[in-house]
Amino acid sequence: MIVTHALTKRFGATVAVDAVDLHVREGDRYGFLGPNGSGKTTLVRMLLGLVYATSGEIEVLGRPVPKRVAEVLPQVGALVEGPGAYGHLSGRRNLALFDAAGRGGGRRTRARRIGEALERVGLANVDQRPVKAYSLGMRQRLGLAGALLRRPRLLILDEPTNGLDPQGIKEIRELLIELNCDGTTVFLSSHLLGEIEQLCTRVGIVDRGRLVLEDDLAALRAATGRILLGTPDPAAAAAVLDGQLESRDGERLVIRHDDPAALNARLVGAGVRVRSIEAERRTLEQVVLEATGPGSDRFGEP
Ligand SMILES: Nc1ncnc2c1ncn2[C@@H]1O[C@H](COP(=O)(O)OP(=O)(O)OP(=O)(O)O)[C@@H](O)[C@H]1O
Repeated sequence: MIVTHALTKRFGATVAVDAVDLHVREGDRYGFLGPNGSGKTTLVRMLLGLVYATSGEIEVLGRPVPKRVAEVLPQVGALVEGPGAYGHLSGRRNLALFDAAGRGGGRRTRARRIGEALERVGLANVDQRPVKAYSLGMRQRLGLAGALLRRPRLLILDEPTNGLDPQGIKEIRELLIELNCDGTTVFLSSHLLGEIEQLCTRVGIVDRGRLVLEDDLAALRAATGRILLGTPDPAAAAAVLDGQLESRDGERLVIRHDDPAALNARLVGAGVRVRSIEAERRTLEQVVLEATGPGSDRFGEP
């Protein structure tokens, strides 16, 4: 859906995007994760033909960008730099103006399309209110409604939850998952680890313009080969585990083992009460820290 090869953008001496090879597949919910200033917005703008690359190649929906961007854009919904809207007009009127700029049908078709988009983002009941009375979350959803008007195959969103409260973030997340389940590929940039971890199936980590890692989240979060055990009988458990115990903190034990079910059976068989047992997995934060090294504490700042 999106492929870039050695994509680079320089602003004078600043290398904003540095030889990035991106692979976004159909059906992905792809999180492009990096701290502020790491080049996310610049890359997103290049994907949409809004900024020209210094060097490298871009393909979106199988076509080269910017050369054939005019064929690509009708199939792409985009939200870049926050939603722009006229405050004195209603949400519906704003969408109508936005829709009028594109091709596609008579008055009735357009009205239906706008209605469906408002419905989809949960604004159908407030669509007559002027946008200046909208909360930031509602404005962001209106921006998304604009991106959805053409039933895009691909959504490209730059920091779509910027400035939203936890409820607003949750609503956007649920909406994006729903759209993805209906077949839309989602590519979004974010500097928030937690957001990517909860929403995405695939992640690209960018640091100072370079893509330092790209993989499926499930693969990155593979089991570590350790098991976390909670038990009210830690001493008895330690005796059974003989040599496999890695650490012990009160009633919580870390054990070198990769099969929680087998370990559970052994402990219970030996009369050890098991309160909780699970395979340990790396968090996305650990993955990021390993991939970026020192300086990556800039990740996850609000
Ligand atoms: N038009 C421009 N002219 C000069 N430098 C620019 C321009 N746009 C971006 N930059 C620089 O390129 C680098 C990457 O910026 P970019 O906005 O792409 O990062 P970002 O990851 O999107 O950050 P943020 O989340 O803060 O928007 C920064 O050092 C920025 O100062």
